[in-house]
Amino acid sequence: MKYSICQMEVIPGKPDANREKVTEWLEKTVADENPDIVVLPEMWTTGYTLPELPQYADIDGEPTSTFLCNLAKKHSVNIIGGSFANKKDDKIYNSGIAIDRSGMVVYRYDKIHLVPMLDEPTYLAGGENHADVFELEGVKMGLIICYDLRFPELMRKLALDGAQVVHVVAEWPAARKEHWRVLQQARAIENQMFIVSSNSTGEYNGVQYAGNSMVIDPWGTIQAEGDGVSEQTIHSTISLDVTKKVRKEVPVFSSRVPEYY
Ligand SMILES: NC(=O)CCC(=O)C(=O)O
Repeated sequence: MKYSICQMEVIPGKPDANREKVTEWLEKTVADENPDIVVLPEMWTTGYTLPELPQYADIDGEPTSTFLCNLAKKHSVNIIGGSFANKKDDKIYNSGIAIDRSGMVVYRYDKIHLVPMLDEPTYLAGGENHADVFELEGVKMGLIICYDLRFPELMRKLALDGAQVVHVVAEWPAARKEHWRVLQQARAIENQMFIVSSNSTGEYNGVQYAGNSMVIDPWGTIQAEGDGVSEQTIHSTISLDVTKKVRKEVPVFSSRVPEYY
């Protein structure tokens, strides 16, 4: 499966301009690379313009969901649509979405863990949903959002449910870049799965974002990585045979003794 990751510099508080940017990016990426799956970062329609989100947020997933479905269908490409601010019943959620190449939504997820360091709990509501696996191209996958990465029990749940790839969509600050890199490698190694992440770059309100979007294999090897400063596209092809090989060599799942912990 061939991935193209959008390491995007989000234009703060300009959803239409960001959707236009994604339209142009996808057109070029599909023409140049013809990927099977593309990945967008967290909160890519607005950035972390939290106090202004009541003005900029989608309502019940629109218009961003339909926008992404149309793009997926037009280009026949699977889209891990990052996340966007989304108003539902007067609360605003940080909502992720995955869409298949026919333009059907296969997964929606509201970020469960809100990040205190960016003041998210003041402005957003935490998702009251279960993180589940979904399928694209016949492969079981997961999608988590940024701060969720710090909760290993969430990723383990997805692994136990059969996920072979987990996507991490993020606006992770450069101040904690080493946590971003090491935690992704740890999650890949302990769960023997691929991690594919899209992080934004650029700066807003005094926060610099880390970039360093990554593709990590189930052995923990970094297959591809963006730099820490520029908007760019990261391409990488993953082979799921690696998962079988790693799980045979180090049979973590059959060694678990969950009744003791
Ligand atoms: N957008 C986020 O969830 C950032 C998470 C973060 O800054 C951290 O975990 O550190």
